[in-house]
Amino acid sequence: MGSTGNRGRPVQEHQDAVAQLLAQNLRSRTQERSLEAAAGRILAGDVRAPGSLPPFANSQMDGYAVRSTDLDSGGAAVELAVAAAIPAGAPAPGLAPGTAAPIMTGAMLPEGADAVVPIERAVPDTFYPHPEGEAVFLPGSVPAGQFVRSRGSDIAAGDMALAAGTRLGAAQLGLLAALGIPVASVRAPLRVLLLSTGDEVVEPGRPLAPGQIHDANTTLLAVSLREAGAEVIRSRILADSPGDFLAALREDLSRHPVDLILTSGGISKGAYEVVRLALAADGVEFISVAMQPGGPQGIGTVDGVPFLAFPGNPVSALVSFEVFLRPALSALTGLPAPRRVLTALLAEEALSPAGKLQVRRGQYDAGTVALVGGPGSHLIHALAASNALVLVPEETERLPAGSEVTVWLLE
Ligand SMILES: Nc1nc2c(c(=O)[nH]1)N[C@H]1C(S)=C(S)[C@@H](COP(=O)(O)OP(=O)(O)OC[C@H]3O[C@@H](n4cnc5c(N)ncnc54)[C@H](O)[C@@H]3O)O[C@H]1N2
Ligand code: MOO
Repeated sequence: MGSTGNRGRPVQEHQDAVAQLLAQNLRSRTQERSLEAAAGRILAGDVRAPGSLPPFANSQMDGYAVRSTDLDSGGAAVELAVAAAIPAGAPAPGLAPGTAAPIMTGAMLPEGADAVVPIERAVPDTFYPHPEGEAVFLPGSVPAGQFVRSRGSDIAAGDMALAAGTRLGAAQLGLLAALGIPVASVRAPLRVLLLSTGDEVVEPGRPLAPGQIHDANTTLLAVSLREAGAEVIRSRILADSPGDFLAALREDLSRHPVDLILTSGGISKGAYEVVRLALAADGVEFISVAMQPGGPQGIGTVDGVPFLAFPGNPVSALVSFEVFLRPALSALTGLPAPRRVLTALLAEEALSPAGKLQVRRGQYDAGTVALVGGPGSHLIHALAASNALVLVPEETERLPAGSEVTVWLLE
């Protein structure tokens, strides 16, 4: 699966490999969702307008529906006879020449009328008391079409309302509602089996024995996945026994159809690397990527299901997600929106290992980024205090304060 030099597989190469793995193995599934339940999802197919919007010519103002030619006096106010009023929601009878029909905003324009005069410009300038048949004086010379919202002026029947791939926010879902469409066909979220590994890893809330730590990665990755529109179908912590790991993985796969298996931990050079020991002979490749943190990576398929292994250090897991999985999901499913990438001035010097993309954590504010914490991949407190990833390029070993750096905003 590509070249892996001394310093590891180039970051871009592994990004491509992850994107390709998902693209090749994911059958796109769709779901029907009610409009409100479809918020934030990606539209699966084109939607054409089943009818026009507005569906009929209607008034943009409370006022009088008129025939513009009746007001063609060249300037002086014109007297018209008041016709029956037209409320919104009722069919409008035709407008006889020489008459003006009180019309409310959104009410159907009567046949024959081609303009609306707002009530403020009429004499008298109120509707009540002002019975049908009385005279109303309206300004001479009103352009045809004034304050008329013509049929189909927003969208005509048959035109493209929303294209496949559109992210459905309030406005897009409001449009479907306006078109009378009660459900949306959306792309099904990616289903993920999420496994944290390690004898030392204990669920938060449980007491720790000596040498144990609480599981940060399940929460960190589950939330990242959910924010990216994926669905964590099952997550659990598995101990450092390759046999038990494989049995548990296969049991989960048989019970829960998933599109991706994601593990953290157990893939580097130690004596008990459970994920590597369980799967290295099984079509999964364990490699080193030229990145720090997040160097150790696993990629392949297990029983035909795409498989990715991230390193166990929490910052390594998060950076792996941001650099490899999140962009692949964006490209493939339309969710999430890519991170905002900015150039910022580095507030202090940064040292970086030769030949590796170093991903530091920082606080970005108004064009400057200050590093938060050191490069250590266990520093989850510093990660939590950061709002940006700071990219120190592979070829750079030292960036002086004031250098321009690329940052990815995490918010
Ligand atoms: N001799 C070498 N040792 C290590 C290398 C190396 O190249 N040669 N690489 C280091 C790097 S870089 C990383 S990153 C880690 C990756 O290790 P693993 O993916 O095998 O992960 P573990 O050893 O299981 O754990 C690493 C670290 O993270 C803690 N951890 C694990 N899971 C969780 C969790 N769910 N929540 C919180 N913390 C977790 C674990 O206790 C370890 O401290 O390997 C280096 N070693
Ligand atoms: O690749 Mo590791 O993530 O540096 O700690």
